[in-house]
Amino acid sequence: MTDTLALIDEWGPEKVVVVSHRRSGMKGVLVIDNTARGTGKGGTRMSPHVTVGEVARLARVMTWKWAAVDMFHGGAKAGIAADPASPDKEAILRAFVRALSNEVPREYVLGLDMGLTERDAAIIQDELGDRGAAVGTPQELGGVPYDALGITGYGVAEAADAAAGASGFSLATARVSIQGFGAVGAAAARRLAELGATVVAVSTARGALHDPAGLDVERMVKLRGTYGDALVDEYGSVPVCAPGTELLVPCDILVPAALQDVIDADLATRLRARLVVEAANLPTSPQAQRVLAERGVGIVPDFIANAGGVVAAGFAMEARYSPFRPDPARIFPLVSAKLRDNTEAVLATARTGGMRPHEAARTLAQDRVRAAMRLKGRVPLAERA
Ligand SMILES: NC(=O)c1ccc[n+]([C@@H]2O[C@H](COP(=O)([O-])OP(=O)(O)OC[C@H]3O[C@@H](n4cnc5c(N)ncnc54)[C@H](O)[C@@H]3O)[C@@H](O)[C@H]2O)c1
Repeated sequence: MTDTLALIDEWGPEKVVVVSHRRSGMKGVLVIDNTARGTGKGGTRMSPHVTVGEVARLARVMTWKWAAVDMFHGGAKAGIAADPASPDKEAILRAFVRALSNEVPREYVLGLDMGLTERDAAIIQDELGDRGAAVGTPQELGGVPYDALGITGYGVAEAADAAAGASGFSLATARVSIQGFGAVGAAAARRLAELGATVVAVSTARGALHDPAGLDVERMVKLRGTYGDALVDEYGSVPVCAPGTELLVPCDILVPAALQDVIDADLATRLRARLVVEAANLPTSPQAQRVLAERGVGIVPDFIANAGGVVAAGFAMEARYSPFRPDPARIFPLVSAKLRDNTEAVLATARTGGMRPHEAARTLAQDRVRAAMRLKGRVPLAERA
């Protein structure tokens, strides 16, 4: 059992609201972590196992994510302890947002996370009679379909290009290996190829493809549309290897875009890439990060490289009350500019401060949040001088 007061440290949470509704059986929690830089924003998850502690941890991650991409929202997250497959899902969701009508949308705006769909975002807007209550709505209601547009993967490629430049090589001569050819991996492959890179290996849960001369990205994207993960079996011109092979092929850039915890200290000693760009969340253990740093292998941390979705969410936040349909073409230049700037800033901070990039990213985010807290007088009087 989490003692909610024990969650509080120098950053937050500022507010924890636990709600329940006897008739629908709804139980849920909203955690607003830190709003020094803006309104609380972070997805809403529905899972039978949601806990206050888990939601608080995710809200904190959002505080750092917004600050790391230098966008003006605060960290927050909400969780509903229910089965998303329940026939009562709509009633539970409606009861949850009704119970939070004091906070939504002035202090928190709902968004999509595990267990919630675009249709649920539409129900949330309906329940509160406010278009501003949620982002992630279907396109018919003016929403922005991040995954279909491949925004996160596009951002990963932009971050990779910036990091390659900072490390003294160009994508035009770079060989790339990508673990995972899903929404993020496929979109990253496409943009990396567009920027001149040669994609030499990819994988799905079914297996890996490796061709030192380069794989045909457009063909793989088309096959993925028809066969999903079995695209590797259908590709044809090279044999299918065991999944995991892609992590060890000779390449310049490795993009883990599937799962967390795939690169441990042992694997880190054997990687043959000179740069790792983390598209998945937490793919590299802290010990592996240390080994990579010792070996001179660069790394772009997850919450810098995969922040394209966060930038798109920021765009969707701005579009909530507009009568005009959001133009997805406007998002890509924003993602490119933000991710390139942040990648360069983090790598420069790491270099000058003698830190690893993950430490540098956290330091940058914390400095930005601390500055906002000071300016707003949100620090103890003794620290104000
Ligand atoms: N979608 C987003 O906008 C977004 C944003 C930030 C972070 N992420 C993270 O990026 C990762 C990928 O997300 P996604 O939306 O592309 O998911 P997805 O489900 O669309 O694709 C996942 C891909 O990984 C492959 N895979 C699974 N296990 C594998 C294994 N053992 N070896 C090789 N490949 C394997 C799957 O076959 C699939 O191709 C996840 O960790 C996710 O949390 C996604």
